[in-house]
Amino acid sequence: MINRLAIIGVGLIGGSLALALKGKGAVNEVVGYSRSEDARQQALDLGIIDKAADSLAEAVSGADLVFVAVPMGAMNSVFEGIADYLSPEAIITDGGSAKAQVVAAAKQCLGEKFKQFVPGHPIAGTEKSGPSAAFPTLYEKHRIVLTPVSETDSAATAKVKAMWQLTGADVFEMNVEHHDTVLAATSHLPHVLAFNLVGMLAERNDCDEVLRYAAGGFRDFSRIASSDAVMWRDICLGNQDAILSLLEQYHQGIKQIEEAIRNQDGDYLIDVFSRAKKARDSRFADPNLIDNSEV
Ligand SMILES: NC(=O)c1ccc[n+]([C@@H]2O[C@H](COP(=O)([O-])OP(=O)(O)OC[C@H]3O[C@@H](n4cnc5c(N)ncnc54)[C@H](O)[C@@H]3O)[C@@H](O)[C@H]2O)c1
Ligand SMILES: O=C(O)C(=O)CC1(C(=O)O)C=CC(O)C=C1
Repeated sequence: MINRLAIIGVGLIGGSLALALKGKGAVNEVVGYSRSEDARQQALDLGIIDKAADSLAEAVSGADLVFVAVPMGAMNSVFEGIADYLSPEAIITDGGSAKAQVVAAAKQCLGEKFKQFVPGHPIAGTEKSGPSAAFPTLYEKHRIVLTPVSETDSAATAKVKAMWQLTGADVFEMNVEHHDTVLAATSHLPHVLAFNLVGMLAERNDCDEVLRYAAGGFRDFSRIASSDAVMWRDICLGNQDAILSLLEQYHQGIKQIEEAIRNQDGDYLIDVFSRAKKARDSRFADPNLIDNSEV
């Protein structure tokens, strides 16, 4: 049971956690803070938070659990702004999409309290953002990854794990580097590709004509290009090495496909496409598999 939950960044991720925990009766009071006054008011109006704080200090005062869900580039300033106002026993966790940069910021800013910081990442989301995008079932049957480091207090990790389990999520632990490598492949790279493709088409003079004939394939591939630009800028800059290494591999693969098309090398294309189909079909074949709802 959480007595006072502070949500810093009451958007899709922070708002959905608040709604899920409220729905389970797991929290007495939710206090929210977002930099934008509009977001704070919306979160209040939508019943996501019980109280809107006017400052980071006010938001975390007396909170036993603090969830930081701002774009990754804003994490450092949030940690700096809350460090001196946290209760001694407060547990701090976050929802940032890449972990090394967030852990470094928390270590630098939280001092003694760093041991009560449990880095986390809900592998769930949508292309929408802001308080109005939040919904209580977002985390149900989704994975949450916690990346505690050597300094992290195990009791704090257990409490954060229990909190996420209440939302209906499955909680996993992995190390920071592994998390950032894996998520670069399945989340960060696909977003970069989608932004690039849709951005490229948007530049064309005949963009309207081209998009008029877009159907399911384009809609599926391009949905994530509707995601928030600030959030994705911060993820790309914050997980630079893993994303650059994948982009290099991707360039090589595309060059080989380009060569095969130029040379009418159908065997090569069959080989690449059928290996990809097999990998995807087997990954998502089990109807009970977590995350299949999104396929
Ligand atoms: N959107 C997704 O699918 C998704 C999934 C998993 C994790 N995440 C991560 O969760 C975090 C939040 O993403 P979101 O989708 O909820 O974003 P969002 O835009 O919906 O919400 C972010 C909120 O943070 C506030 N904010 C921005 N800068 C701030 C600052 N300096 N101080 C205080 N508040 C500030 C904004 O006003 C907004 O209310 C990001 O770190 C993102 O990488 C997102
Ligand atoms: O479903 C989506 O729209 C998402 O982008 C969610 C998604 C992803 O799957 O890549 C995006 C960012 C995250 O940090 C976690 C999940």
